[in-house]
Amino acid sequence: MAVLGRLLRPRTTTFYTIRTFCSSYSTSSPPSSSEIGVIEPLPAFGKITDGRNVQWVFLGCPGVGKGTYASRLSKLLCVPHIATGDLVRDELSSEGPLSSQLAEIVNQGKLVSDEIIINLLSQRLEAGEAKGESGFILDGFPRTIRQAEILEGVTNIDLVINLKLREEALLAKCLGRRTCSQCGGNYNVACIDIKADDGNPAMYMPPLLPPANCASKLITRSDDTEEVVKERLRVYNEKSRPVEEFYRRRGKLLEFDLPGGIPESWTKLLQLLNLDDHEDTRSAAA
Ligand SMILES: Nc1ncnc2c1ncn2[C@@H]1O[C@H](COP(=O)(O)OP(=O)(O)O)[C@@H](O)[C@H]1O
Repeated sequence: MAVLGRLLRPRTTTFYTIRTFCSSYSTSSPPSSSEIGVIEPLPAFGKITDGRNVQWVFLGCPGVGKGTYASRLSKLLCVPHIATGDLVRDELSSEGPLSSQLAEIVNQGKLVSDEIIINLLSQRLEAGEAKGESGFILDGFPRTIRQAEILEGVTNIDLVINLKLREEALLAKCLGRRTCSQCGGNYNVACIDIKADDGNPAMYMPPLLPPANCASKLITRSDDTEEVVKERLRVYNEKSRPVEEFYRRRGKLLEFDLPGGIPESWTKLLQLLNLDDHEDTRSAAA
C-alpha cells in the first residue's frame, strides 16, 4: 500500500506505521537560514547519518533544468532521481484507468490532483524501499503547499534546491526541449542569448544538440506548446511559488541562479554544495 498515500486517509492505527517507516529516515539537521548559500560539507560524500542517503528536493519553474541537474546529482550521490512528471507520463502511456483523465489535465498545463500525484509517488517510493533505496532526489514534487505539508509530515527533507532562471529564457527552453524516442536522451535545440540590460548580466546558454543517430528520432512533449507552457508558468507562480517560501521559512531552501549553460552551471552548483572536489563529479557529468 502506498506510504504517503495513506496520509490522505483518516489517521487511524496505520499512522504510527507511517511515522515508524519514515522516522528511520529522519536524521540530519537542515541548514539554518543563516547558512543558506553556505551549506556545510556533506559528512561522507552525500551520506547523511544512520546510513541513509540524502533526501533532496528540486524546485523551479518549468524549463529551468530541474531534470538535468537532479539527474546528475542523483548519479553522483547514488540516489534515485524521482521526477513526478515522469511518473505521470508513465501512467499516461500505460493506458491504465487514469490515463485519459491525466492526459486532459497535463495537456491543459494544469496540476494533477494532490491525491493522484501522492499515490503515484508513494508507489514509486515503496518500490524503491523494497529494493533498499534510502534516499532520493525529488524533481517536480512538492508543487503545492499541501504536498509540501504532507511530505514534511512523513520525512525530514535535508535540502531544497531552488533553481532560478530569467523568465524570458524559460519559455524558449521549454519549446526547445526534445527527447530521442529510441534512447530516451534529452536535448534542447534552443539557443538562449540574452544581452545585458538594467543591471542584469548577459546570459548565453548554447543548445544541447543530439548526436547524429538521435537527430531523426526526436519528439516533443505534447505539453510543450507555447500556450500550455505559458499556463504552466502561470500555475507555477500561483501554486508552487508559495512552496519556495514554505521551505525558506524552515531554513531548507538553497537558491541557485543558473549562470549560463550546463558546464558552467553544473560546476557552480557543485561548488555551492561542497561537492566539487570529488573525483566522481566528472563521471556524473558524462
Ligand atoms: N507534484 C505534482 N503535482 C501535480 N501535478 C504534477 C506534479 N508533478 C507533475 N505533475 C503533472 O505533470 C506535468 C508534467 O510535469 P513536469 O514534467 O514536472 O513538467 P515541468 O516541465 O512543467 O516541470 C505537470 O504539468 C502536471 O500536470
